[in-house]
Amino acid sequence: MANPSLLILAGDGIGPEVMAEVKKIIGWFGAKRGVTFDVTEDLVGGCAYDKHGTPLHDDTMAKAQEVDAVLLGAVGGPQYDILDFSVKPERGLLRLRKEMDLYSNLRPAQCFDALADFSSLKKEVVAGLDIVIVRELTSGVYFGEPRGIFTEGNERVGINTQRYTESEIARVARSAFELARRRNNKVCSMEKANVMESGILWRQVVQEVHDKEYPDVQLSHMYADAGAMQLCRWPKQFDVIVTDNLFGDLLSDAAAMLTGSLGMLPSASLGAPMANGRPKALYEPVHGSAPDIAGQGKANPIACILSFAMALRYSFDMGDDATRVEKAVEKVLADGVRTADLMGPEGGKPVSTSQMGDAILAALDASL
Ligand SMILES: NC(=O)C1=CN([C@@H]2O[C@H](COP(=O)(O)OP(=O)(O)OC[C@H]3O[C@@H](n4cnc5c(N)ncnc54)[C@H](O)[C@@H]3O)[C@@H](O)[C@H]2O)C=CC1
Ligand SMILES: CC(C)CC(=O)C(=O)O
Ligand SMILES: [Mg+2]
Repeated sequence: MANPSLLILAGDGIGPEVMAEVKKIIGWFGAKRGVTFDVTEDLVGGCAYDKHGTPLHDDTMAKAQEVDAVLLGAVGGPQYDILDFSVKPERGLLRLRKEMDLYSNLRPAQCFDALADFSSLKKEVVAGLDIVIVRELTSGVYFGEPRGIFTEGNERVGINTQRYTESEIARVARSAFELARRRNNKVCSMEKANVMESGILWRQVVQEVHDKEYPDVQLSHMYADAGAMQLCRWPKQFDVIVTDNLFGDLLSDAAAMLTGSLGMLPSASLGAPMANGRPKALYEPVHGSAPDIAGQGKANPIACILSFAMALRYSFDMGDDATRVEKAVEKVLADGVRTADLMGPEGGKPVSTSQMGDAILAALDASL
């Protein structure tokens, strides 16, 4: 059987720094577990623009469609602020999501015991937290037409359009219900049905899919602004949250702080099954390119490493090995190994990005 194939798009800023640690772990699986991945690397984002004048070359897009899974670091940076909107680094990532049709973005927020004291929320609020935000990723206001900056009379007007079809809502709702059935069987759907027609449709369709196909799953609805408040007040009331593209982007960054740092949150973006039965898939940390710390060896690689663990689970049916990686991260944190983003006001000596990766490798070795 052919080796599983991966396309690595490390991207910009801290993307290549955190991805270097994932590459070590991929190498570890070849050396110690006899699982060799066929890895191809390419450019996305600002670095692709620098080389090709576009944030995603057509050849790279074609490769992404062919491989079993894509691993992405991060894109963007202030040096690209002056570029025309159509070639900004972020457009490369959005094109990947859209053309691979990765409609279901799983963003787990799990608070490791060792970090329960570190969150900006009280320990009892976050200890043991384990929730997943399922964010719709290929539609909504990030893609709707019309869009643009136009002139009306003697002033400019910026327009984006929130647009959802019922089939787009139904398919992401199904993925949330399926996930809930494998967890604690609870879904909370978040929208703004009180002020947006797209929110009214969202609520109706989620309820219909539930009633027809998933009546066994406990479903609730919440306005997304109240949901943001409840995420901070008592996040453990949730199991799976399903929401649209924009609200999911905001709520997942907020959820990151329940876990201690944005550097901790992984994600899986999944689409329909391919001919080999694996879903179309891209795995990336929730964070961005962190220009404020890029190039300094300070970035926390855990979000990117946990994204690779999600690839093992969702693309390669290697759930035990995914758990092995997650346990290695847990062990390292329990041993007190911390990158700078995980240091409290009391200080201490943070480890570098590569030292964190090495500590996780050592924990993996110890797991054999
Ligand atoms: N998926 C992607 O590639 C994303 C790209 N971006 C892009 O990244 C650039 C910077 O955006 P920001 O709003 O600053 O968001 P960001 O997520 O890059 O950074 C926000 C804050 O979190 C910190 N941070 C993020 N990841 C970290 C890590 N692994 N370890 C330690 N600290 C970490 C940063 O230092 C910064 O203080 C922009 O160009 C933005 O468009 C933003 C979000 C997602
Ligand atoms: C295209 C990305 C920069 C948008 C974002 O913040 C995200 O998907 O988390
Ligand atoms: Mg975001």
